[in-house]
Amino acid sequence: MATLLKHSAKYALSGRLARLGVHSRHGGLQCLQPRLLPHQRSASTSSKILVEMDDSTGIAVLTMKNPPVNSLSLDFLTEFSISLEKLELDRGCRGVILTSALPKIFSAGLDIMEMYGKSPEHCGEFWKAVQEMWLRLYGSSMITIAAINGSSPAGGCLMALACDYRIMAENPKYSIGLNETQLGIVAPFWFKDTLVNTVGNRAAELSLQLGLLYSAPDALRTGLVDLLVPEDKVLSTASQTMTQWLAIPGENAIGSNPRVSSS
Ligand SMILES: CCCCCCC/C=C/C(=O)SCCNC(=O)CCNC(=O)[C@H](O)C(C)(C)COP(=O)(O)OP(=O)(O)OC[C@H]1O[C@@H](n2cnc3c(N)ncnc32)[C@H](O)[C@@H]1OP(=O)(O)O
Repeated sequence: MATLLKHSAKYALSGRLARLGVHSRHGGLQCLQPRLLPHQRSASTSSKILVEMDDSTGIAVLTMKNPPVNSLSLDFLTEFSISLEKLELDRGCRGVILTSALPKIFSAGLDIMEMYGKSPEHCGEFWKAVQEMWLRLYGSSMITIAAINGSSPAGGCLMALACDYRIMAENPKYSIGLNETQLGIVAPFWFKDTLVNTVGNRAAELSLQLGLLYSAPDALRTGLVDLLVPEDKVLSTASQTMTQWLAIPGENAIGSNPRVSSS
């Protein structure tokens, strides 16, 4: 199922990219992004996302800045997917660190106001944008690391789960989890599958049925995150970890991932 999910994500994206007339880095095709000389840094910003690319390392930091809580509104999700697509098409970019500009919050998950009193058409568009975000992150051919510098319930947790590695601030006040059940919502199957792939069946059952939000130490114990570090070290540790992953020869860090590998 994990392999199927990842392949579905990649397939859906490759179809979309093909319609745009562009190709992925691994398809050996054209790069539409302007190339910077080595050691140059570039920054691009939309109103809700800041992307800082370091061409000397191939690492981009994608910072969410949608106050007050980085809720995933339609506008935010659209900007997010466009930013990630641009990085995906940039051959110089090999790794993306996802983090938040807001104190204490990584992301509050789906913007509740997008789901309340809206037309079926709007809800359809919104839901498509949620899926697109997940497809882009989970199906990315770059290494993705979530630098979780605050609380991350529900859809915020899904974003982190869609990354290859999760580093969280060790502040016990911060929580993370798929708590949809507590909100009277059933988490969609692909939320569930992404959690199962990370923490295993039994932990996922308990987590989803009870709608658990884990403190940072409990999230580490349960395997929801991979590493806890002091709050002021989250981003630097993510950069160091990314450098280690990118030092793995060829594309083996991606190729050896059971989410991708069919063997
Ligand atoms: C179309 C089909 C849909 C199926 C959906 C299935 C899956 C659903 C996934 C989801 O992600 S649903 C959303 C779940 N998220 C939450 O329930 C998070 C709720 N928020 C919190 O727990 C807390 O706000 C926080 C993130 C821990 C932050 O706490 P803090 O004390 O720092 O701030 P608050 O005072 O609570 O909030 C500030 C401000 O932000 C507004 N807000 C908070 N969360 C959301 C949100 N998810 N969407 C929109 N707005 C949000 C909150 O109302 C406050 O607004 P104001 O009162 O200041 O106007």
